[in-house]
Amino acid sequence: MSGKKSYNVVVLPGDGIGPEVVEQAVRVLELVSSKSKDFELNLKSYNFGGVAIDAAGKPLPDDTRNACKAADAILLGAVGGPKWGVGKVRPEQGLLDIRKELDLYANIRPASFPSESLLAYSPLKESIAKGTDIIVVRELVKGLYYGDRKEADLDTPGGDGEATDMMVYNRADVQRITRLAAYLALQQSPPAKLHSVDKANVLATSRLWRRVVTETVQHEFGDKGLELDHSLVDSTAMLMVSNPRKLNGILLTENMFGDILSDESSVIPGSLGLLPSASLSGLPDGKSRCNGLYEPIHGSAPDIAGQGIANPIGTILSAALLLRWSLGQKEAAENIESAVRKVLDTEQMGGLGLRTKDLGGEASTKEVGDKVCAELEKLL
Ligand SMILES: NC(=O)c1ccc[n+]([C@@H]2O[C@H](COP(=O)([O-])OP(=O)(O)OC[C@H]3O[C@@H](n4cnc5c(N)ncnc54)[C@H](O)[C@@H]3O)[C@@H](O)[C@H]2O)c1
Ligand SMILES: CC(C)[C@H](C(=O)O)[C@@H](O)C(=O)O
Ligand SMILES: [Mg+2]
Repeated sequence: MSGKKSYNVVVLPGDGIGPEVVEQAVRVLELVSSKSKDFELNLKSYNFGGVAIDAAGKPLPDDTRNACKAADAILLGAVGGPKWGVGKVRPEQGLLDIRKELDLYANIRPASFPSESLLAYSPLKESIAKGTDIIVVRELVKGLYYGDRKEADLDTPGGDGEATDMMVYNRADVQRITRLAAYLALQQSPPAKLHSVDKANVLATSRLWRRVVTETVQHEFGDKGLELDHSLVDSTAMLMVSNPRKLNGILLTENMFGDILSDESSVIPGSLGLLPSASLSGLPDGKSRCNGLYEPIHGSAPDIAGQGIANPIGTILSAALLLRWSLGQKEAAENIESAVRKVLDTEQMGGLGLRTKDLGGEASTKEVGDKVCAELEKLL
């Protein structure tokens, strides 16, 4: 017996650039595993998304589902693409199903600069982007994504062609995501500000959201010095790109608003390809088994798939979050983040300044993976 902890990590490369970026994150995880005295990772890939539709007729085949349920953590690339269109069997449905089945209610999407040297690549002026540090906490298993739905019948003559998507939230849904957001806010010193975002001037679900967030923070965290404010999603979207530092802290919101605002937040550090995410079923406090799914926030990027130019940093940073939050391996996570910073930093900052095309560079996906591994090796 080696005495090492052993973790099973399910890998779901998916479609488009998914396998390209996941390959680099897997190399990083394998390196960390081979060098660690404390733990080892057993990584195994499964079909998921469009490739699973092609192979098995459904986006979430049973063997994939079972492996995900038994895993210590899951690493995902991305699913979807024009090949599967918006037809009846869609790759994205597999993602919605696995989130629901594992009850991954908390989607955490940090939008900060992995390296200050990226400031020059932000489409925002440096004076506006500098110092942005927002963590989007998005409710992930309710809302419009999971309510009753009626597809429009546009082919029957005389029909009204009506479609419906129902948005449902209840008190418990809002309480648990608020607790997780508060937990993350309290991890920072001083505690991060909590910004709750809704559309309470129009939607009943948002009025419920606003009241339950307020009550949960007051009743359960009233003595912890947590600051909470509320804002409407439309003006928040404007603020995100005009004065994003005003949103520094934890941005707590429902499923659809969080999907949109997190993609918007990625323009601040400069590329959608940079941002990682974690989808968790409980607090990442080391006490509960945190069976999480980790993925970059971007999609399968059909426009650049197969060219070897996708930015793998969001997926590599997702692997770091996986180590930290699902496996409790903080040091390994920090080493990966340091290696990424070193690769992105410019020479003046003691780094390599290596970047893919989305960040104005010429490096390939594999070159970035090579350099992150080389820098990581020095730290292990
Ligand atoms: N979690 C997921 O699996 C996930 C997330 C979002 C979208 N999708 C799916 O992906 C497909 C394409 O969606 P889309 O085009 O709207 O969004 P997308 O995120 O795939 O791409 C948007 C733009 O960002 C660029 N981009 C994305 N990731 C990049 C990276 N790592 N490096 C460099 N550039 C990158 C793309 O080239 C594209 O120009 C759709 O089928 C969608 O449903 C899946
Ligand atoms: C592919 C899609 C279902 C997914 C979402 O909307 O949640 C994606 O956009 C994301 O952000 O992970
Ligand atoms: Mg999205």
